[in-house]
Amino acid sequence: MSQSPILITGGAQRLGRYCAERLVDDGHSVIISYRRERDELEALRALGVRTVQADFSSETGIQAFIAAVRELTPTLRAIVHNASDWLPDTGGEAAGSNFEHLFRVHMQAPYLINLALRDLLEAGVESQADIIHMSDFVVQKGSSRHAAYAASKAGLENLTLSFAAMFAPRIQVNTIAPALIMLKPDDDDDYAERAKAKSLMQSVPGPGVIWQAMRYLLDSHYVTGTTMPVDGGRHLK
Ligand SMILES: NC(=O)C1=CN([C@@H]2O[C@H](COP(=O)(O)OP(=O)(O)OC[C@H]3O[C@@H](n4cnc5c(N)ncnc54)[C@H](OP(=O)(O)O)[C@@H]3O)[C@@H](O)[C@H]2O)C=CC1
Ligand SMILES: Nc1nc2c(c(=O)[nH]1)N=C([C@H](O)[C@@H](O)CO)CN2
Repeated sequence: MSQSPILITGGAQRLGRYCAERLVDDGHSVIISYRRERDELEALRALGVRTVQADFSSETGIQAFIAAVRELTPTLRAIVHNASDWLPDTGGEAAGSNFEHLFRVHMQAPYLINLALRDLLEAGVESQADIIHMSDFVVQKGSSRHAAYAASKAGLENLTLSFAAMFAPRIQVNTIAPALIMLKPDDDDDYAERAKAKSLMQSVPGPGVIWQAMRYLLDSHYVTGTTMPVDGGRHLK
């Protein structure tokens, strides 16, 4: 009996890619979404990962992605809403479009995809299905430079509560809320040191800690409607 695939949005790089590769290692069939075509995608395709181009910055793009997934598979084991734009606040005329963009990527896309693909999750060959929302520790404290980003992630965390109640017991719905997991290539040493100092553990752990949390949620059968912090004790600093 072949397994139902696991869908990770924004799986072409960094945390999403790392978890997609670990899922393949564990024998899962994996589908990822990507926004920009690039050479690195070929390595994932060589592993058997199916790739779907998607831009969630418009409802049209979200609906096109939903249609493409439905063309690809009749069932799903899980959906991981990982796609995200870490955009800082912008002033002036762009403030509104920036907010709308983040709302679409972090809230409207997960909302519409969950509603539209619920039947694929319920038709899965496994006894349980999962939805995982990738949020951010910053939901707990807000952000003076990423206020729109933080608010959109807060909305995503609230969707976890609603969908957990709507989709139980067939589908578990949970949030993983990371703090600094990976730096960006252009982050300098000074930024890295200041960022590390913000948590009790004072480290930049890398994507393995997110994979551990994801594996736990996929293997659990009695965890839903929760937010799992993976933040190095950032909330106590
Ligand atoms: N990295 C970290 O330290 C932290 C990460 N997180 C959260 O964890 C998750 C993974 O983080 P990370 O790996 O750094 O994420 P990235 O910043 O690497 O983004 C992941 C993917 O999202 C895709 N994406 C961005 N905008 C859109 C869009 N409009 N439509 C479709 N796809 C889009 C990008 O696709 P493409 O590259 O093809 O354009 C990208 O590959 C995110 O949800 C993030 O908010 C939270 C706290 C800390
Ligand atoms: N989509 C993304 N979201 C976030 C990223 C990222 O690279 N992509 N990075 C962070 C930072 O690591 C932040 O946690 C440092 O304090 C937050 N969100």
